[in-house]
Amino acid sequence: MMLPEHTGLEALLADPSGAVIGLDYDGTLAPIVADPASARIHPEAPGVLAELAKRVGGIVIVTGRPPGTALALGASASGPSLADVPGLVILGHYGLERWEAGRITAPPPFRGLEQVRERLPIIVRGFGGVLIEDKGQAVAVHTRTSPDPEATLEELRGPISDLAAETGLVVEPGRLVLELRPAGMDKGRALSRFLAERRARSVMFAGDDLGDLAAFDAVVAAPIPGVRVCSGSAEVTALAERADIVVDGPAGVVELLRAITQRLNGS
Ligand SMILES: O=P(O)(O)OC[C@H]1O[C@H](O[C@H]2O[C@H](CO)[C@@H](O)[C@H](O)[C@H]2O)[C@H](O)[C@@H](O)[C@@H]1O
Repeated sequence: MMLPEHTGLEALLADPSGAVIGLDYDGTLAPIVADPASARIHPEAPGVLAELAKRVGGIVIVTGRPPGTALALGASASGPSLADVPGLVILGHYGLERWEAGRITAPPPFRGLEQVRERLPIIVRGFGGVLIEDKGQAVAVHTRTSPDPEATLEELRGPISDLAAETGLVVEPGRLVLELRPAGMDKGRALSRFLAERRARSVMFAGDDLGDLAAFDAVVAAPIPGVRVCSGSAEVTALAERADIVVDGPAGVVELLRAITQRLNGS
């Protein structure tokens, strides 16, 4: 792949030890599938990330998933796993939980979630094919496997917003999903803090979904060169409109990361 021309990318390539590479998980490192529990990482991603990690200042996955789930889905029996990527940090639950060097740090679960667990099954009753994903610090309602995913999502939006208001949670919309999660953290704040912590001199962030827009904002707001990469899909177009580089889904992200690694290795 020919690397696209972009000033943020050029800054990253010129000074890789100061670069932070931020990546979303679902839709960016892993292809979208019907069952969230089966969203395995692109098979070549861990190997490419392991090579890239040797050259850059830091690699961070910023995801709505719990870090433990991202690690499990990023495991491979035949090659490197996500956990093998040197120095990798995973900021899960939009930055609420952190995995690093084999340890997870997490706040206690928000109390309003108990009520959500009781009420959600009642709200979705009657909507065929809807899936509730309990993630510990958040609960997501998926409509991808319902007969009319878009219409079901729209019908559920009001009742789920009401439940969020009653329980002190916020609604995080995504690709055929509405998630109830605690307020106060988002991918933008998580990424900004990580950039400050690492004293980053450049940043790249790749994402595919609405929750990644906050990280795009953080790239723009950071006082360092940055590049926003969209893992393109027909499902969400808002990111492509704001991206500096658009690639073709997780395979395109892996291709871009590989091309960056090759350039840094002079190969
Ligand atoms: O921040 P991310 O890593 O992108 O996580 C966002 C949500 O991703 C997952 O749902 C999405 O991927 C599923 C598997 O491909 C797909 O079935 C679903 O339709 C997508 O919305 C995950 O299940 C959620 O918990 C994450 O919040």
